[in-house]
Amino acid sequence: MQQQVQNIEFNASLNPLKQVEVTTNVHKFGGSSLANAACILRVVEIIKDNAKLNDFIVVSANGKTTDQLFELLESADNDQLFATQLKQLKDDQAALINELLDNNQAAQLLQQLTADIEFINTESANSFKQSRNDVLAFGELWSAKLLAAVLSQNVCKANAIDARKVLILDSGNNFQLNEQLSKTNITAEKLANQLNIFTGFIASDEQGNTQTLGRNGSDYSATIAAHLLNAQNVTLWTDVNGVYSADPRIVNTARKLFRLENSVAKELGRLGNPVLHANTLNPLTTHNIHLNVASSFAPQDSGTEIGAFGEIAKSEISVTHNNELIKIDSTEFDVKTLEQINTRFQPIYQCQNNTCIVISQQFADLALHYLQAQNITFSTLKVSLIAVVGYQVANRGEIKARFKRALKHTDIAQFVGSSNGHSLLAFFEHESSVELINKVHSQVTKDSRNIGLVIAGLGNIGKRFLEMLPQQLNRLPALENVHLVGLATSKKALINTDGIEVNQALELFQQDSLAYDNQLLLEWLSQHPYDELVLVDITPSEQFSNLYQAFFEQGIHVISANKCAGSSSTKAYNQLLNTQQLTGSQWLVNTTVGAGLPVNYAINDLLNSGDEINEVAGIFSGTLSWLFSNFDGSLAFSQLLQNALEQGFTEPDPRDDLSGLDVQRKLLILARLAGFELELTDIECQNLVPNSLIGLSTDEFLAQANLLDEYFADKLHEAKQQNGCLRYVARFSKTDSGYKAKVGLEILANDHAFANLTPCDNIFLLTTNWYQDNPLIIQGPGAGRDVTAGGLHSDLVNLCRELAVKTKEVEIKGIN
Ligand SMILES: NC(=O)C1=CN([C@@H]2O[C@H](COP(=O)(O)OP(=O)(O)OC[C@H]3O[C@@H](n4cnc5c(N)ncnc54)[C@H](O)[C@@H]3O)[C@@H](O)[C@H]2O)C=CC1
Ligand SMILES: N[C@@H](CC=O)C(=O)O
Repeated sequence: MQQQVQNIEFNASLNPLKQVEVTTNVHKFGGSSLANAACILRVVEIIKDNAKLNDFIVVSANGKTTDQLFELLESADNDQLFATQLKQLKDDQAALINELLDNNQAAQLLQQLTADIEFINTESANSFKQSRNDVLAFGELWSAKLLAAVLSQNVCKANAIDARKVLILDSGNNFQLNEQLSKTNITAEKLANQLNIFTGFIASDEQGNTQTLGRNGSDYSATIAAHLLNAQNVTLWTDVNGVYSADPRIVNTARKLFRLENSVAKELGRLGNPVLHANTLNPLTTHNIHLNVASSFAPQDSGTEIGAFGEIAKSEISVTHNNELIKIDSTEFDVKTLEQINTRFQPIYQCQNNTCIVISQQFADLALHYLQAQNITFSTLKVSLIAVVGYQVANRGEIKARFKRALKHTDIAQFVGSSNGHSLLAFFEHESSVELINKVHSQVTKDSRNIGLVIAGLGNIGKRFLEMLPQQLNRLPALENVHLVGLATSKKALINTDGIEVNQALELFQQDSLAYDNQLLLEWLSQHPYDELVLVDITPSEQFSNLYQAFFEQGIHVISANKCAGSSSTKAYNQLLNTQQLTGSQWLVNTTVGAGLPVNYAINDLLNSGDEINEVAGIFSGTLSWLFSNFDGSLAFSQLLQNALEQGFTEPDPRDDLSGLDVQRKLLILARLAGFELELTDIECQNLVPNSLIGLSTDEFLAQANLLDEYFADKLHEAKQQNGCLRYVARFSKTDSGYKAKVGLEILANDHAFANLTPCDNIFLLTTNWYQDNPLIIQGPGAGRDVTAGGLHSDLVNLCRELAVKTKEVEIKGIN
């Protein structure tokens, strides 16, 4: 039975909350993606996973077939060489067919192959005078027929289309596409309810002669097809997983550019970028078609998306180089000649006074021939180029200055801004060295990476964190590349890949947030377009903390105020640590204990210094500290509890404080940080919430909180009788057999170190090998909006500083 190609969109929209209805997508597979049987089967899987029946598949020739065909054209005069090469070509194609197709299907294709090879053989007698392009066309024709047959055999019906029946070039008008005719043809040739496999690279003129679209012309075929079909997405499946900020084979700190503005991508292509070719983007400018560059060797990786984006994507800078250029100088260029040069040879640069042009060496022969035919006197010089490319970069003074600084000790033949403003060009009369390209890349991009920030939880602490964010972003260089891209509460989320204006974040959230579920959030996070993504969890939710495993698996960094993951079961906690270490995700938890107090940092520092923690004790709850410091009998306990809630010290449900759970969690987090392995239940805990108040909702509990008053009045009386005071104390100590851990209410002498705290203060007493007789004490406010939100900001700055020095070497898969 035939399988159906699934109806899944690739990268349909980066904002999962605003799904776009997609009609037709075009997928183009390059030669390296179709190089052998294994590659072709991988392509079949990609099609199954990413395409729908209505989509259009464009193919290049398999592997190096086009090179083989070019070699045959060259060796027509050398019989022996020609015969060997032709045999090799036939054998290679036949091997692919036999490997991939069952006997019946294979027989048909082999028969056609034999006829085609015979045609090439016959034409060689005339040195291919009339049939050069017909011969070159076989690469794509064989490739399309083979893929269609493999798909028909394994997935669904597929139809190979010879693009020469579709794309008609106007020979009287510089071989421009006859759009109307081509549109009619594509509609006629495209079969419904099957996959259409279209040959790249080839077209024909109105007389039916085969024409080619130039080397790498298949990308161009794909975007022309997308234009004719009104498609919404074109994916160029190739051997690299995107466009990089420099050639990753030369600059190993090059970053993948997740999103590229159309005009910038076009400029990169114009300057000779190895992934984007000069003409590829031309057909896309009139329609709003998104172009994706993705790797068929790592289809799960997100590639580069090319389209219209906001300021963050527009600020991307890249460096491209080209050592294969030729400069042609002449004082005899006239308007007509320059016009011809522009349409035929895609000059990279033309002097303002029209006395020189720079073109790619691939056009040199043709161009020089043309100029000679026009009787123009000229001189030529080999030159190289390093270009800094970015949206209106020629008008960005600081980038220009950095570029010039990087070139300080180099002889520059010419330094100009391109006429469209999207590149700064430095030409040299020598090859650009690897060192120089690296230097320019590092100085111009500052090796900085974009960091996306998502905040989950917009309550008491989350709102304060958000309020402080604009000033922090303005003030701190470490946060220069941080962009707020997501906000979420338990019910709604606002995700904007182009960035959420921080000064209006809450208003925008109220206006534009939509209902979401965790699945949607994870899907978006799996394809976010940032170099690093930081999620700040300011929720109290255990369910949300269960997503950390997935976050870490995706390399996302987490800053937690939420204590649930840090105090989860040993198994779950260790699994998180393992995954986090494996993927390089960072997990910062400073505010989970003591709010902004640096207790976690202190324990880490002690351990790093070779110390050992023997005992941790103290008052770990701001709420309980405040309540028991203020509870002198003049106000009922329940009244004080209400006040603590209003001041933002308590947990969203104050029973988490009164039950001891919050302190128990904090003690567990510290003990684990100190290197001990224990479970929450290993910590003895005194619950101060009576049974009658346990099963109620938070509101019901608060309404009946006066039921607490008698118990606490009695406790206070008991303490006073002993000349002491009430304090809720956490104690952990190492013993010979392991450890002892408990949290509970104690009556302490009035002069005890834990008795004389400012209400709401926490105190942490760390007894260690180095701090034995005189324990290390950290004391100060341990709860509240400002200190907690401030502590989260401190974690964010520390994390960004760490990410700034993280060097991420590019992993190149399948590049040839
Ligand atoms: N109050 C304090 O001084 C300190 C609080 N914390 C921790 O900060 C966290 C937040 O506390 P508050 O702001 O007081 O809480 P809150 O109740 O005022 O706000 C919680 C926010 O989290 C959101 N939320 C809840 N479940 C969610 C889910 N599953 N997915 C996404 N969002 C969800 C809610 O919609 C709300 O916006 C808690 O984990 C608390 O333990 C940590 C240190 C100190
Ligand atoms: N409710 C907690 C808040 C900080 O973790 C406390 O009172 O300490």
